[in-house]
Amino acid sequence: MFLYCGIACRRKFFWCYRLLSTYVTKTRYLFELKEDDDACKKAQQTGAFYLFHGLAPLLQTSAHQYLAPRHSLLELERLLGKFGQDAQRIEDSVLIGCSEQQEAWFALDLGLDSSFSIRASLHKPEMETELKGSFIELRKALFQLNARDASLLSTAQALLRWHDAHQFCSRSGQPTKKNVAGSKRVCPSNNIIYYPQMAPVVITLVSDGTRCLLARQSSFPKGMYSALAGFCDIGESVEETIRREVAEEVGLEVESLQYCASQHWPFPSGSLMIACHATVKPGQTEIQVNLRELETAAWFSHDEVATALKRKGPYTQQQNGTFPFWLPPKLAISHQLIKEWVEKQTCSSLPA
Ligand SMILES: NC(=O)C1=CN([C@@H]2O[C@H](COP(=O)(O)OP(=O)(O)OC[C@H]3O[C@@H](n4cnc5c(N)ncnc54)[C@H](OP(=O)(O)O)[C@@H]3O)[C@@H](O)[C@H]2O)C=CC1
Ligand SMILES: [Mg+2]
Repeated sequence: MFLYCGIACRRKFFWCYRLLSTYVTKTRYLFELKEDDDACKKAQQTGAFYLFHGLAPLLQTSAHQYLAPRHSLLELERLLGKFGQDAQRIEDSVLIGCSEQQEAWFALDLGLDSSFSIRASLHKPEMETELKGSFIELRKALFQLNARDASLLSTAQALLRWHDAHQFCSRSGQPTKKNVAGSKRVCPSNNIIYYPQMAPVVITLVSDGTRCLLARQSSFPKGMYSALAGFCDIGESVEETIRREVAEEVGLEVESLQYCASQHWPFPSGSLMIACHATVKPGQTEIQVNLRELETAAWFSHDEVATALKRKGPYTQQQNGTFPFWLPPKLAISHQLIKEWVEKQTCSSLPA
């Protein structure tokens, strides 16, 4: 038994080591590309490009899923040539990752005004025909992508949006220049460096011990409820934001909280979602919904939430005119937070 465990542990260690080694190699490679413009330009020669138009990614449909095609530099140059564009436009691309074999992946938006192009925005329908795909709003496509493409396209969109919005130095008013990877922009007149930013957002699943609190904003799809979310204010810690948001939105006071996980979220313009579980003071569970922020909020039992987690779309209107109660899909961190709460409740209700 001891020997078996020893071998198993060593195997596990060896496996972890191999994983870590690939990860470290990839990370160091990406670091080099961000730091060294020449290395990054070289990586474009053998790299692959994800294409966007007005921040909407190019997607192809395959059996209820979207696929994000990649194009080589040669294909991209041919495409730009066909549409009368200068290959210099490729300088607008941003590095978003790489494969385990160190094929660098870039994203390029052909629909935003380019610093290099006279005919700025390429004609969308013609390009869609040429590329055998469609430029689809990321919000509509995100949940029909596999996890890797969803993550890459979210990063790409947030980074492309940031570059588009930071073309000028806020101090000198002069045009800023991006490095080849797109990990920063510099103002040539005063050397101020601008780095891409994201807004920290907390997302909190409040529980009173047996029930959890879910809410709706009027902008949510009909029937969908989620955990409470809110942007961090300047000067706040994550704990302070959670306490404030819960008080502001549902009029309750948080007693304790526990970190769960985090996720990059591309909406509205690149957020870091920090997910936590929270409990409220016993006996103080009366909800007072802030109607400026939420449409409604309510306590839900373990069984109601567990059933909703298993429910599959489409969530169409029922005969009585209402919509079924459903929860955000797997890719959203709120789903993970709610699922974790259900699992914890299930475990704690099992006999010891
Ligand atoms: N991934 C997931 O599972 C989930 C993600 N979310 C995301 O969490 C985010 C925050 O949730 P929400 O409840 O809307 O937040 P808040 O409760 O903080 O309310 C949103 C309002 O805050 C103001 N605001 C303050 N700072 C910012 C900022 N940096 N960027 C944009 N608006 C700001 C805006 O007001 P004004 O318009 O008046 O200026 C906005 O309408 C949303 O972007 C949402 O997409 C939410 C739930 C689940
Ligand atoms: Mg909110």
